[in-house]
Amino acid sequence: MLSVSKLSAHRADRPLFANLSFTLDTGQCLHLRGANGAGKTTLLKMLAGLSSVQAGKITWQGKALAAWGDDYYAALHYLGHKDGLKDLLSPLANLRLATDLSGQALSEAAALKTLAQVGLIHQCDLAVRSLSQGQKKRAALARLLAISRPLWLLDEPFVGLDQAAQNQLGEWIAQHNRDGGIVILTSHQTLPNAIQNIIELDLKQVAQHE
Ligand SMILES: Nc1ncnc2c1ncn2[C@@H]1O[C@H](COP(=O)(O)OP(=O)(O)OP(=O)(O)O)[C@@H](O)[C@H]1O
Repeated sequence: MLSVSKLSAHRADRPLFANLSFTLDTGQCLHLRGANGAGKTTLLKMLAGLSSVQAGKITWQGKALAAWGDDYYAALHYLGHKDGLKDLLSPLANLRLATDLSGQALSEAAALKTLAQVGLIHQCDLAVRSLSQGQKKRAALARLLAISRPLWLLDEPFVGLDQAAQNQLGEWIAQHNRDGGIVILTSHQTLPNAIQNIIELDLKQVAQHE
């Protein structure tokens, strides 16, 4: 369970959101909405433990993030605007490196199977820098499938993906929810139909009401 209590954020002395509170249980998907600059990425980074909490509290499984320390990172996937891939390595090498570092090492055969799932079997040995934007996004998404972690924090995960890949990602998110995982994502678009149990949170409304 992820809980946010009275969370506030300012940037350059401008309030972004204030007194934000919500709790997410297993199997739920939170869709963060709001205009450009509303603070969606800021919030996602706080939830990922990548930005400090200015006011308020975030707890994971009943324990404050500060108390978790680095152990918290083993519970989550954070997919930000940068894809976190090494440009000179192939999707296959990137995936095997990520799985090795996570402690959930994959055989080459299993890694290739995952890359086939994300539609990159023919690009598995190319340097990431030579891939298209959508292919890079697919290479980054492969980590979600290969490394089992309960909390997915996804910043604009559908951007750059073609319609088929967006639908496929919707299925993966839905399956993750069915498996008891929690997903928090930002998106300016309507989410694929496959995703159930969606909670919408509009940061503009939070800012206006407080
Ligand atoms: N490191 C930073 N230093 C100063 N201001 C920042 C920093 N990062 C973000 N901001 C500001 O905080 C505000 C919120 O940014 P954020 O990226 O969280 O918005 P967002 O809701 O994700 O927007 P978008 O829909 O455009 O991705 C913006 O006005 C931005 O300029």
